[in-house]
Amino acid sequence: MLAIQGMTVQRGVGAQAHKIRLPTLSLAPGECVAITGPSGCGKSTLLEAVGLLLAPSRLEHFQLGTLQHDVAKLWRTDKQSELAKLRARDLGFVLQNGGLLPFLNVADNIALPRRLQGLASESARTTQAVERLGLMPLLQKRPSMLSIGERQRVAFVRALAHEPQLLLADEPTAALDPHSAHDLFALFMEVVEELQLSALVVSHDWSLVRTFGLPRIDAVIVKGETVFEPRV
Ligand SMILES: Nc1ncnc2c1ncn2[C@@H]1O[C@H](COP(=O)(O)OP(=O)(O)OP(=O)(O)O)[C@@H](O)[C@H]1O
Repeated sequence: MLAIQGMTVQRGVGAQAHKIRLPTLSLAPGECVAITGPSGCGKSTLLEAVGLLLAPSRLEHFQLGTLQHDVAKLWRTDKQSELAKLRARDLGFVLQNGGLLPFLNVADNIALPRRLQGLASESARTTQAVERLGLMPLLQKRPSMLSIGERQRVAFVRALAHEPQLLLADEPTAALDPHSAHDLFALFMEVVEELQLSALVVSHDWSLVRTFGLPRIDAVIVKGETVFEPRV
């Protein structure tokens, strides 16, 4: 589960500053919400802020899983190692560019989050996801040898490998053809449901958002600041 209240982050400084006020979020286990909105309005920034990659300028409440972390205090006191621990254990990222480590092959990229947690390299879930997404023939290849769409699929399996509390996905299907995009989204939703994770997905693909019936929060710019409004 994820609960956030009163969180603001800022991009840029001075006259260039752009304030992004995050929505009040309350995601139950197994719940996935789509973040939509025009380019440059702050959707990726929202994921970075929720993903503890960007210091908030304001934060009232942040809860991940059953524990309440005083994330505001961790940022205030610059406890980077504590923040890194939370990220590694509780969060799974599917970044726009894949974010795979170039010097590791696909199998080792997928195994990394589990190894960092002291878990076995593989799980039934990762093996099944690798098979479902047609990644078996790619396991020994380095990311530089993969297409962008293949990298996105690998990044998705890596993000779920350690079964985090929260999946954060930035345009996870952007580089995929419609059929592959549907398959990946379907698997995404299954994993969220089965493992009772929470998920935030930035997506421009309205037809997928509609097909899978995701609740939607839309980013809009009001008086130079980004705010988020729930849509039906
Ligand atoms: N590292 C950064 N430093 C300063 N400003 C940034 C940085 N990254 C993004 N921005 C600015 O913050 C604002 C929000 O960017 P962000 O990438 O979150 O938008 P987005 O809605 O995800 O866009 P897109 O749909 O095009 O990916 C933009 O004005 C952008 O120029």
